[in-house]
Amino acid sequence: MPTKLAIHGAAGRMGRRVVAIASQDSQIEIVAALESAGCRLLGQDAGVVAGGEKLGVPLSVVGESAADVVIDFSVPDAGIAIVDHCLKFKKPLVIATTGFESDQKEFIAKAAQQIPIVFAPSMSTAVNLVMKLTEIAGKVLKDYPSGVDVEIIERHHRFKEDAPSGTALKFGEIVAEAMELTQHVHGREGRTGKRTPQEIGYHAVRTGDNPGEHTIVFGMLGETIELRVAASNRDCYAQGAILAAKWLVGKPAGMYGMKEVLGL
Ligand SMILES: NC(=O)C1=CN([C@@H]2O[C@H](COP(=O)(O)OP(=O)(O)OC[C@H]3O[C@@H](n4cnc5c(N)ncnc54)[C@H](O)[C@@H]3O)[C@@H](O)[C@H]2O)C=CC1
Ligand SMILES: O=C(O)C1=N[C@H](C(=O)O)C[C@H](O)C1
Repeated sequence: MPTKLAIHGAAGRMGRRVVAIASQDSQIEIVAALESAGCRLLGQDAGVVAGGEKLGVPLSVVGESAADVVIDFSVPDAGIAIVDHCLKFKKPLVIATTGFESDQKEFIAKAAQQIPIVFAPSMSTAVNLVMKLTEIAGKVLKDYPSGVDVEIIERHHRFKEDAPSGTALKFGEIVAEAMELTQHVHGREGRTGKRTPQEIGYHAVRTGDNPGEHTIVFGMLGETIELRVAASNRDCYAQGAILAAKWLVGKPAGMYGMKEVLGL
């Protein structure tokens, strides 16, 4: 039996790619394509909106559905609303949306005591592998004699609404833990004084249609390491979210990441 999937934020840049890829997957049946009450495409066929064939699934607002699992690529407030919905109907949920406030993250963590949730700022296999490499690099370089300056540079399209990216923040968490660093510095301007060894620097570049690029710089005296991962389109995220959705069905309540989904 195919996994019955609902996609929340289905008319967005990511939602459309999830619809397009899931509709070609014999293990998936799209049963709901959910959008905001203000979406001007409500009622239109989700497959057609995604640039493909008619699926017989109209874009609709959230309501009861036959879904086995939900994928969310929307905005933080809508993400919280879909968590509420999944709690009510006991549905597994893949949260790919970024930019949540800390109280919203706490709410998601509490919800995961009742339903299974995959919550990850990047669904990409390549990005999650580079997270693993970053952890290794951080641990190896922690006590490097000349000191190591870590800076995280992310580049995204001009439409992105949160900065730094959820992925950059996750890279920062990994570095902070591996290297026991405590200061997070977002951009620099003016007479900032010398860089302190405790800093992790973040730089968010917004240009054109860039689907996402992250570079973790480990700068020593005499040599530099850069770990860079770049998407050429959004399909890596859509494919990862679909993989996570299939993996999540039947799992016990809990908070999972792509680390668990990918077995990293
Ligand atoms: N975890 C990952 O791998 C990735 C995460 N993202 C994140 O996913 C989110 C969406 O990204 P995009 O698709 O580029 O944005 P987008 O703006 O193109 O799409 C968001 C969609 O959510 C819809 N929406 C807004 N309010 C809603 C509501 N109340 N109910 C249902 N739908 C609602 C919008 O109408 C829109 O269609 C962002 O937070 C982004 O950072 C994006 C790419 C990869
Ligand atoms: O908004 C995007 O596009 C992306 N957002 C995610 C993030 O904030 O990390 C993931 C990816 O980089 C694309």
